[in-house]
Amino acid sequence: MSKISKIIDTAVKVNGSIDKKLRLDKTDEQFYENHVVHTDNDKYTYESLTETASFLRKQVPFKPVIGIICGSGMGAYWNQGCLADALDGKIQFPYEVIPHFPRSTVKGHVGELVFGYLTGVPVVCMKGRFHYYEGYPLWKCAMPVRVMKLLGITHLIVSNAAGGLNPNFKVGDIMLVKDHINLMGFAGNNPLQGPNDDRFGPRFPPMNTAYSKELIIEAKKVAEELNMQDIIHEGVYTCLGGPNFETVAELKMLSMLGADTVGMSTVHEVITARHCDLTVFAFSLITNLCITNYKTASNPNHEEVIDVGKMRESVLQLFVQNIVTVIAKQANK
Ligand SMILES: O=P(O)(O)O[C@H]1O[C@H](CO)[C@@H](O)[C@H]1O
Ligand code: HPA
Repeated sequence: MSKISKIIDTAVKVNGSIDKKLRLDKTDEQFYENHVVHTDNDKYTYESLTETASFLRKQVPFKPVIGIICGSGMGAYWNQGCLADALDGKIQFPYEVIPHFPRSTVKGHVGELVFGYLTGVPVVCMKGRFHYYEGYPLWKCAMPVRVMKLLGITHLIVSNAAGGLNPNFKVGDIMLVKDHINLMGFAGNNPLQGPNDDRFGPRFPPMNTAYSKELIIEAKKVAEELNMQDIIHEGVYTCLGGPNFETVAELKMLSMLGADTVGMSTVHEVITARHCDLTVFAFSLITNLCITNYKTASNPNHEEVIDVGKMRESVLQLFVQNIVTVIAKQANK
């Protein structure tokens, strides 16, 4: 007896005659289609993502070892100045030419997957990412992570722009992410929802070691070498669905929960990356301070997020280049 028939049998015992009719009328597949709640992510199968990876592999003569997600804080939204633009021997793929890839919808932003060398290390950069507020489900926002895994990366560097909740943070500071709060997950929304393919990872992956402690230590050393120690912090990131910025009451609540920065990305990418056993390093660029009192009349806005990203462009590029060098050295040990 197949698994599905067993489920039907159990359902019959619990629910009596209504499900009995199902058992008589439906094949396993029909039952699955009609009665198992799923999220459509079963259309992005291991096989279809392998197709995406082979399309890219055929056109790129080297294997990337590190994936880098460049968000709003890393120049994804302006043309030159993104870390991805600084790669040597660049090969660029606009998202719309890549089979099965989502399309970038953020205004003025051409999303691209860019392959190349950073300080001699082969990497692949996402210039721009997919957000839940663009209308994509979380598994779709995070699917490029699986494609990069299939291409051979072992490490993922994730950058984001975020609001600073921790009162010690200043605009332009950098927070190394040591943990996250998956708020959307609390509400039952998770990129790993739906059928699990063990070839990517286990059904129930742990998340208590999501962010590499070793790389955080190394990043602090890099920050000292670059004389950036005064702007570096360590803390907890949380992601909301967006696109609106938060209310005062929401921010007060997030602060009580232990969040140090707030954004609209990263968490689902990191969950997907850890599911397929990638080593993760992530950081937030503090682009604005969260407003946690009713007296402040100013409003957060995307323009200031972009401006602070531009202001920190060269520092962040240097920082990431050095982290890449450290990872490559560790890998060659
Ligand atoms: O997380 P990234 O993509 O860096 O960008 C952050 O900045 C945008 C809001 O200004 C949102 O997309 C938020 O998530
Ligand atoms: N809130 C949510 N997302 C953000 C913020 C913020 O204050 N700043 C940049 N991205």
